[in-house]
Amino acid sequence: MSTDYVNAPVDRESAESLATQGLVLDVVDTADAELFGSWLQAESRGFHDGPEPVEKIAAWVDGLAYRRTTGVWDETTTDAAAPVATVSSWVAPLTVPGHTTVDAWAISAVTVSPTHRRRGIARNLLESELRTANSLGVPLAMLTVSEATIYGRFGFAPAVMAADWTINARRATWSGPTPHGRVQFLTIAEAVEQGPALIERVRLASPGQIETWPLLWKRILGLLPGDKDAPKNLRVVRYDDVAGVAQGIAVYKLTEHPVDIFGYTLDVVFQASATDDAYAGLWRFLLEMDLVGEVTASLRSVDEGFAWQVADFRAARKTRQRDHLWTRILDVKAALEARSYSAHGRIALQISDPLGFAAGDFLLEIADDGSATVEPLVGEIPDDAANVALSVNDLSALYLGGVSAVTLTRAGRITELREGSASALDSSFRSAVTPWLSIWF
Ligand SMILES: CC(=O)SCCNC(=O)CCNC(=O)[C@H](O)C(C)(C)COP(=O)(O)OP(=O)(O)OC[C@H]1O[C@@H](n2cnc3c(N)ncnc32)[C@H](O)[C@@H]1OP(=O)(O)O
Repeated sequence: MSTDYVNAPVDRESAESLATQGLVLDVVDTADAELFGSWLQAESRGFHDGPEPVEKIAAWVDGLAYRRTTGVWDETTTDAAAPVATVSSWVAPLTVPGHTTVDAWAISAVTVSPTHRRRGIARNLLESELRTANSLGVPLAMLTVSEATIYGRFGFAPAVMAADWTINARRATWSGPTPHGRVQFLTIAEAVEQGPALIERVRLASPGQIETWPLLWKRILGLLPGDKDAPKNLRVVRYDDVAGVAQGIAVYKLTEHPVDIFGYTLDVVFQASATDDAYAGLWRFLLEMDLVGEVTASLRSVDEGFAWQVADFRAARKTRQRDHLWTRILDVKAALEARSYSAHGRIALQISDPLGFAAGDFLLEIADDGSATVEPLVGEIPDDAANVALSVNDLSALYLGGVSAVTLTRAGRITELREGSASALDSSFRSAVTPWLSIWF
């Protein structure tokens, strides 16, 4: 796979299609701070933010320059230097079942100026991203989305869900295991230094996590200049095991209750742990904080252990659950062979894909050790193989092991061509650890 994704040529098909509207598709040289800054302002306006202060743009220029930064320009507008549409992309390792990763094409910053919407610009951008990723040999694409109605038409489907939790701290008496290590405060400067390595270690524990980038950690810590969300009262703690090895980190902030003066709300901004002991140590610390009435945590797993570690099961409530990471398989063989499976067997897949990348008939053969090989299916389907017909969207939804094939079959999305095939898919595809992605990108 080529790693030079930044300098890959502009997709000719989309460039020609946009040119028929007098629009220019091009990749920004991110070393040109003025040009890149203008692109960043356009992106911000596309999300109804901005104009951004110069110091913040400077931080973004510095921290995001490694990405492939694409824009669409309309030379007839009053500010012809500002793009009327934006998208950025980069190759990031995505954790898949088996504590390993696959390179995925991360797509972000998809915006089209309100003055240019509904003319097919986003379609051209998305299709150009998929063709570029495919031409570079990246087996799948992924994104986190603003709306759930946009990306299905391009073959994406939700593969990782996220939950927001609210825990009534006064009812949530800790009933989980007693942690063996200890919690200690970090200064923000120590957190800046130590956080990335810890997060990097934890990344392989849950399918759905991706490699983070330094600017993101600074944003979590409220350190970006001009950041309107720069949190007050931010605290960072680290959990060390009995041997003194750092095994987890939590970032939280406290907000005073407007009426109940000693009834703070504790908002868990970020929490990651490398071991179950560290998880228990940090959540016990957070849930048992004095003067706190309520603990909130967003962008968490839908299957949090702390729900089972409090004496009152109704003390921890999911206040929201929604789609979070959407994936889109481009290369069936490379993507399916990159993960491991929980049951051996053979599965014949008849995949439909209107954009063509993943369409075809394939035979997935899973060995006893959970590794798999995938080949185009030629000839008869083996007698012992499960057999399903499904869209690339549904295969992508199943890919990380967090979505049930039986549910998708009962919902009329997957067709069993042999009875019992959906259960066979679930036996092999379902992940023992519920997929989770702790960040937006
Ligand atoms: C990964 C991310 O970055 S997620 C962030 C997405 N961006 C935003 O939410 C910012 C605000 N929105 C926008 O900038 C734009 O409205 C966009 C990017 C969502 C769409 O851009 P447009 O150029 O107007 O879309 P385009 O005209 O190419 O439409 C493509 C298709 O998507 C559909 N579509 C476009 N926007 C939406 C929407 N908001 N909801 C549902 N469908 C949509 C169109 O109907 C069209 O469907 P079709 O081709 O099947 O007929």
